[in-house]
Amino acid sequence: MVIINLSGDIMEAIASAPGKTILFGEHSVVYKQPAIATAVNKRATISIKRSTNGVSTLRSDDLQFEAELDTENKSYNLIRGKPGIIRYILEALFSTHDHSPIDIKLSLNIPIGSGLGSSAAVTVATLAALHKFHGIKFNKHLIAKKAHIVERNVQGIASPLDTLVCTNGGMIYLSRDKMVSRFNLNFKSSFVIGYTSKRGNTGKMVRSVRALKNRNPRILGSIIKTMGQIVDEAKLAIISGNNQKIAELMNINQGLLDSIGVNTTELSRMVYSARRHGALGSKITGSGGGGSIIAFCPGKSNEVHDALNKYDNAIKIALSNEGVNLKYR
Ligand SMILES: Nc1ncnc2c1ncn2[C@@H]1O[C@H](COP(=O)(O)OP(=O)(O)OP(=O)(O)O)[C@@H](O)[C@H]1O
Ligand SMILES: C[C@@](O)(CCO)CC(=O)[O-]
Ligand SMILES: [Mg+2]
Repeated sequence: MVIINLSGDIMEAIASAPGKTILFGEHSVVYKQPAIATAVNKRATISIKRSTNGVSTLRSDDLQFEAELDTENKSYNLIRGKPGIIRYILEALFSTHDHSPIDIKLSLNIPIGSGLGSSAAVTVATLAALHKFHGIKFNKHLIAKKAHIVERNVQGIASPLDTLVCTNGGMIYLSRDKMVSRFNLNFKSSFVIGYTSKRGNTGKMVRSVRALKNRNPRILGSIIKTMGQIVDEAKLAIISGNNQKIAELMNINQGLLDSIGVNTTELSRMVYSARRHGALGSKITGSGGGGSIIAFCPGKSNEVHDALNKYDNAIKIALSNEGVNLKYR
């Protein structure tokens, strides 16, 4: 959405982008293996307005934070709340903004640090709103490319997976040579996300896997290659609608994620509780080390949701075909 004044200057630009969940391939995708991920019906919305007091500000009522921004030096003065996600917004501003004073408002209904791509969704929405604010033609390819660079600069290492899904929407297969193909299907909402109150931190988890791989290059190399083979098998199972095979591959993938050190007691508790209550398959989704699991539970979503909610948090998610767009969530 865009608001302009009588002389045609853009006074406010708004954009939103979906969160995501990874079905297969987290962490191995960082090492050029394929992955399958889908956008979900939770979104980040960014509004950018010209500032009236000469200072750039960022506010989020959902995250209860407020800060003054120095976009030229990528620095901020935190007035209240926790900073984390501010770094992605500052990095996006630095890549595109002319540093004129603006007021930015972030609305977020994606649980943050929960493996549901809050950082990628916020980055993509910020870039889309900035492009609109500066009269740059809406171009998903350019937004996804810049958003990946932002995540990589903030985290030190990142695959393009999260930002591609948040930009394009739908369920995608990212190939070894970074080509994106979309699954033309509509999974009924057979997925439940369980997330712990212990947040993950993608940058930290990706660096810990890299350190493990540097200490055990051959072993990690074969584990990562096997993760890639799981993704290719899962692509065939999804296309043929073979739920048993999809679930079996999720459970194998979970075992390998455990072997590379990104599992936790809380995530394990949710993985096995989901299976006990009817999930065919369940695994960590996203970076791990906290955050979320995804449970595939056709016909049993309510039972699994209620079981996970007993000790942790659970949300039933619907997969979403809607990517980044210039309107409210
Ligand atoms: N309450 C909060 N307020 C502001 N920033 C936060 C808050 N909680 C976490 N953060 C920051 O938000 C960012 C979350 O990004 P991160 O990539 O770690 O998680 P995610 O994108 O939700 O999950 P994933 O990348 O695994 O899909 C981190 O930089 C973290 O420090
Ligand atoms: C863990 C990881 O594979 C996914 C995080 O959502 C990191 C990345 O792909 O950048
Ligand atoms: Mg992230």
